[in-house]
Amino acid sequence: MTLLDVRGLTVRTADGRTLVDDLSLSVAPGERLGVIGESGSGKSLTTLAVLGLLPEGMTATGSVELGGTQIVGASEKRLTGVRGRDAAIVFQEPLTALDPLMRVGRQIAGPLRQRRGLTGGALKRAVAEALEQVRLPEPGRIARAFPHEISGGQRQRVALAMALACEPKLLIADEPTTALDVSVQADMLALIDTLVRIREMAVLFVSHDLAVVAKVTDRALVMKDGRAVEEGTVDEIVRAPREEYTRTLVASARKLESALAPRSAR
Ligand SMILES: Nc1ncnc2c1ncn2[C@@H]1O[C@H](COP(=O)(O)OP(=O)(O)OP(=O)(O)O)[C@@H](O)[C@H]1O
Repeated sequence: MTLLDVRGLTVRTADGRTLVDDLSLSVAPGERLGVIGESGSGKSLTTLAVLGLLPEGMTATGSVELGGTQIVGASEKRLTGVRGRDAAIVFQEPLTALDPLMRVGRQIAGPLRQRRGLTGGALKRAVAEALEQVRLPEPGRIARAFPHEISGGQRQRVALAMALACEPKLLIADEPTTALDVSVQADMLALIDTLVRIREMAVLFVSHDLAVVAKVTDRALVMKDGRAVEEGTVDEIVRAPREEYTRTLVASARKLESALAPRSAR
């Protein structure tokens, strides 16, 4: 059975430009797929199309089946039922998901109340648990804070807690560590890795960085100019890239690794 089945997805702008072109991919329950490609290759639009969240004026054609629901052409009501339950997303910039004027605890309480029907003391406990789970210190203080009162790394953990609150079957992570300080990137990746493993969730992990994708997923799809150019295990892609473009990605990841190696050895 497939959890996410994308067939011939094409995303166009109102003036007819094709930004994602005939893309197909699938993710089985519990499976992890990485999507890599340079900036502008259509990775983010693909993830937005999966949740029916494309920007105003853009249209999707083809088929996106998520947990058995056809997303392309679905009503907003239908989409609300799917978002959070079947798939939830963590964006590159945590403030995208957070309301700057609402305390963190209330923001996490929202999906917990809606999806799991929790209220009162049970809701309060669930909020604290959600914050503890993403290893935030002093969950009580964080719950009372506004997003600007906590660090960027802590905000991304809060965004992750919100995405996980409804226990989705698929976690979509779109460059979740790119906006973070290098020092906290590895911790965030390890946290995602652990939490999805415990919950047996599937992951669609988007990054321009092959080295980052390799830390979280076993299989990857390479995108260029809105198209899938190659797909395989991360191992195959690194050892024997078939396409010239993939070779360039692998070479630049290697260059970065070797540039960093002497420093990490210090
Ligand atoms: N709202 C929009 N209106 C018009 N064009 C857009 C819009 N959003 C994205 N695009 C264009 O669509 C193409 C794909 O963008 P997308 O954000 O999916 O790329 P990406 O691979 O995720 O890149 P990045 O890593 O920089 O986010 C790019 O050429 C981008 O300029």
